[in-house]
Parts: sequence; C-alpha cells; structure tokens
Amino acid sequence: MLPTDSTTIITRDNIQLLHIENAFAYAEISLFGGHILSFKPKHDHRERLWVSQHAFFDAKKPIRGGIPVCWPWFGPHKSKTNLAAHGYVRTQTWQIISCEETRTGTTVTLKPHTSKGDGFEGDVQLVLVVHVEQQLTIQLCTTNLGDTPLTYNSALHSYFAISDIKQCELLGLSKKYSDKTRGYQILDTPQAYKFNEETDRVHQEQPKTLTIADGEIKTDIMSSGHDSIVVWNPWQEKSISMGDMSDDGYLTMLCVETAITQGQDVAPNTTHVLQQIIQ
Ligand SMILES: O=P(O)(O)OC[C@H]1O[C@@H](O)[C@H](O)[C@@H](O)[C@@H]1O
Repeated sequence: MLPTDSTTIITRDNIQLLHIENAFAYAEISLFGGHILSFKPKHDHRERLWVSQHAFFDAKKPIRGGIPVCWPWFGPHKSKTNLAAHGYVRTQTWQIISCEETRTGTTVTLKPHTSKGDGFEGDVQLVLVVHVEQQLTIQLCTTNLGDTPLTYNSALHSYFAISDIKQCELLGLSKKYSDKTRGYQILDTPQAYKFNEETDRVHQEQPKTLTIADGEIKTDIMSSGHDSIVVWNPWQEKSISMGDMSDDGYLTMLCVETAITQGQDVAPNTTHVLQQIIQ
C-alpha cells in the first residue's frame, strides 16, 4: 500500500508503524493489532493516549496501551478458557486497505490477516476505519457475509493518558455497574466518579459523551454501537505483577472502553459499527 503525503511507515522492533501527520493532527497506528498508539491534535499538541514504557513490541503479545481492538469476544472466552482474553485480532498483523487524504484529515482503512479463528463461528468481513482529524474517529465495522445471524462482543479498549489518576474524575456515568473486583456485585456509580483503588467495571449504559476531567484538562469520548462502557485501572499491586507495566504505570492511565459485552447480533448482509470518537 503506497503511503500518501501525510503517511510514512517505520519499524519498531518487530512491528510496522504507520505515522500520520496532516494539518490537523499527528497519529500512529501499529499494523500489529490494527492498534492505534498515539493521537495528538495540532490545536493543543496534547497526547490523548497512554502506552506503557514496558509495552511489548515483539509482534506476539498484545501491546499494553493505545487502543487495542478486542474482537470477537470481550474478556475471557465464554466456554473455551484456553483461548486468549479479548479475542484474536489484537495479536494479528493487519493490512492497510487504503489511505486517503480528505478535506478534514486522513482516513486509514485496515483489515486483520483473517477474521476467522478458534472460538468464533461466523463468516465476517472486519474492517477498522480510522479518521485522523481534529478529533480521532475509530469505526470497527463487522459485516456478516454468511446466511445466518451471528453474535459478537468487542471493545475499543482505549488507554487514556492522564497526569494523576488520584486527581482525575470521569464524568457522564450515573447508573449501576458490575464490579469485577468484588465478585461482579451490582453497585451504584459513585458521584463524583474518582479513583482510589483497582477498578474493573462494566457499566451497561450508553451516555453519548463521557469526559475525563484531569484537573483543568478535559478529554471527551463519544461512543456509539456499544452496550457498555468498561472502566479499568489495575492499580499498584497488579501493575507491579504485570510484566509490561512499570510499578507506577497505573498512575498515568485510565481505560475507558467503548464495549459490547452483552452480545451484538448481526443479521446476514448487514454491518454493525462500533465507534469511538476522541476529542
Ligand atoms: O491484560 P489484558 O488482557 O489486556 O486485559 C486488561 C483488562 O482489560 C479490561 O477490559 C478487563 O475488564 C480487565 O479485566 C482486564 O484485566
């Protein structure tokens, strides 16, 4: 695939990275995983995404940080416990189908090596469309090419860069959530939504906009096509135990994931789009 004026491909360890720099923003996409690693709009030059200092770039293990694409299941596989968490496309090499310069930025379309894999029945065309503009728009499009309905789960598992998890607040969630750290208890979303412990929560609500308030700095996240928002921070003990995170890595990241956790049906010959917009 020939790069356009705003794109170049570089190699980091075993992974090819697509750099995009246009009049509006800077972004970087790893072809391993179809995984966005960086987004910096030029109006403020602020990095929106967090990547672990100890992330693996070996083209084998998933990259810790950025926006992992979880598909066609979220978390552990329902019945086959030997299969990798969050599905199999985040550890595949993706291919660039097209790079297009538009009036408002650059659009990159990618597809995984294959959308077929152990643990998922279905004939699917899976495509990731990334619009690098003043804002970042990510669309994961699942088209059912078969003649029977299929069901999938997924997440755009975004890691946001923040200055201090203990000072930051998440605005926009208000209903109940399921708390994985407390045996999936159903609890009320705290108001204000602040962080002082390991957090692993599935919120089955679909507010249009969420905001991470990091002091005066605000990052807006818009979602569609989802049934849940997942909020995750491993906190200190887990960070220490993870080989791809520094001991204090948890302090400067917060995952706010646009997710399908309850099963999304897709009828034959139709496409479902899971979308996240980051401002
Ligand atoms: O280490 P992984 O597979 O990238 O997953 C990270 C986290 O991802 C979150 O989405 C899950 O809710 C957590 O339970 C999980 O620990």
